[in-house]
Amino acid sequence: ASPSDFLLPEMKERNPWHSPATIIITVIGVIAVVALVTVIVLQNREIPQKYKYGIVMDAGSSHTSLYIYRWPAEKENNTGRVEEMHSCQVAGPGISSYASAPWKAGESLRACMREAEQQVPQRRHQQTPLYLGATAGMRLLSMENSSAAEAVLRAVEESLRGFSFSYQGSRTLRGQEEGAFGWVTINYLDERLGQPRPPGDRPPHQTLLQGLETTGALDLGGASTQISFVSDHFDGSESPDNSMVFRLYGNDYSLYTHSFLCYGKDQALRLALAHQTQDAPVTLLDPCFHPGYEASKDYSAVYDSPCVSSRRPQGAPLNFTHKGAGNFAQCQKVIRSIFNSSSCSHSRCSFNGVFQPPLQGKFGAFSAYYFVMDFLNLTDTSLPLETVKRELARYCSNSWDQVKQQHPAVKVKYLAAYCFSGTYIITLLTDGYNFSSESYSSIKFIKKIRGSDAGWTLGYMLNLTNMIPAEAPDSPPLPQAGYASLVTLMVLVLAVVLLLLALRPRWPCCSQQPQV
Ligand SMILES: O=P(O)(O)OP(=O)(O)OP(=O)(O)OC[C@H]1O[C@@H](n2cnc3c(O)ncnc32)[C@H](O)[C@@H]1O
Repeated sequence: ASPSDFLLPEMKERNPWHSPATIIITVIGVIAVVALVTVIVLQNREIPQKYKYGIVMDAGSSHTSLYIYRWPAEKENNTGRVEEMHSCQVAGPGISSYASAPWKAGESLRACMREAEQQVPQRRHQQTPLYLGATAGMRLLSMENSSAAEAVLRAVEESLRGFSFSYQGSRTLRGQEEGAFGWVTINYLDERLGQPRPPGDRPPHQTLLQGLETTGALDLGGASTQISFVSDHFDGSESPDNSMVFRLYGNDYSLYTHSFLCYGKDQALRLALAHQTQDAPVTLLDPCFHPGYEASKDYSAVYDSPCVSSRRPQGAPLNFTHKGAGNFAQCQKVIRSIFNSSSCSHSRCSFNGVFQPPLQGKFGAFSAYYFVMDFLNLTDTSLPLETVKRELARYCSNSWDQVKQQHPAVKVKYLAAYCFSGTYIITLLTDGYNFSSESYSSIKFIKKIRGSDAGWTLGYMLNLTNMIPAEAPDSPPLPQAGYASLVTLMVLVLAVVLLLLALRPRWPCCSQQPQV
């Protein structure tokens, strides 16, 4: 027999891969691999997201909209992004139009509320806050007839209480609030408030975005218009009424904001018509309307607003014929006359003696700014201001027949007024707010940001639900950290097991050298 015949059984017995220690280590290794794969699969599988919801109704002067917002249920504490999930346009006019039959205001909201009940999962209804905020239409009604305004809010309240959501109240926002919440909305959606980004959307090693320049907000409604921006030259002392101070995510903001009541585009049109009908004409040739446009207007309807009621001309006939002349330069002249730029008791003003610090940074212009400039194909602010004016002049000079023919699907009440509205926007921005040919390009006409409408409603809800904390959160969220630690631990265990297995043949007990 060869020496190897004697050695083989000995060698087999001493094979390190067959020893109990090796088997135990291998089993631990296999368990670690299985656990690691399970954790990764479980962590990354698509789990149905749980949401919380909030509803805000924007009761504007021209109409009411309902917005449903949602955010991941466990993350409202600073990291879950709130998004608009659904919106509903209430049929009919704004609630302030129901002054003579307030119950109809409540009634008008029901269809959208029923829609909201379908959209929000039923089990969440009772925890879903519902807010209604009214804006300039109700501000005007309060000035005109405060008891009628209260009756409308009561009727609206009664109607909203009848639904299963957690009703939190209906009130008329002050102009400054409307401006400031619009500013919060666009900067929140644009992630410019230094807020932590949701996990997965976060650049590596970054939890906070500090020191970003914020975007100013320009909101053009039907009855009022707001301008809000952060200026290094404004600490509130020169005009405290225009100051809003916030601390958001650990950053302090001193915001300049002003709301011009009566300078929304519908009321501004009344101001322009009032200016042109002071002599009580029977026929008005209006440069802000297309040539060939002709409509009969009641004096009482034009002057039926606190913005113009005191200026109704004595001895005016019942109505007048409103005819278009389609002349941009003349229209601008009329519009300039509704801004008082002659008196300013501050260091600097926008118009009507209102303080305004120097414009600073970029601006987002939304609501009617967007509707109008989008229709006119003029949302591109890299176009020189002169080109924009030339385009407007060309558009205004188009005949009314031609305009109607080119846009058969557009509501006539909007279509008739786009020449006025576009000219008003350009004049408000330049003559009113002092945007120059250069700073015009810092404006972006926007409708939505990341799928959510620009407007005051989201900022209002974030504020009332305390969803924007004053201080930044210190630590990243736990579940992600837990997941990362677990995976790291398992990888470490695996590495140790593999190392032990690799070194196994060198262990004294398992060495293949024949023992002496
Ligand atoms: O903030 P307040 O002043 O109360 O007004 P509102 O809330 O009713 O104002 P919106 O932002 O809803 O609308 C602004 C204006 O734009 C008008 N508008 C809405 N859709 C439009 C469109 O497609 N084209 C032109 N104008 C439009 C609307 O009638 C208003 O006069």
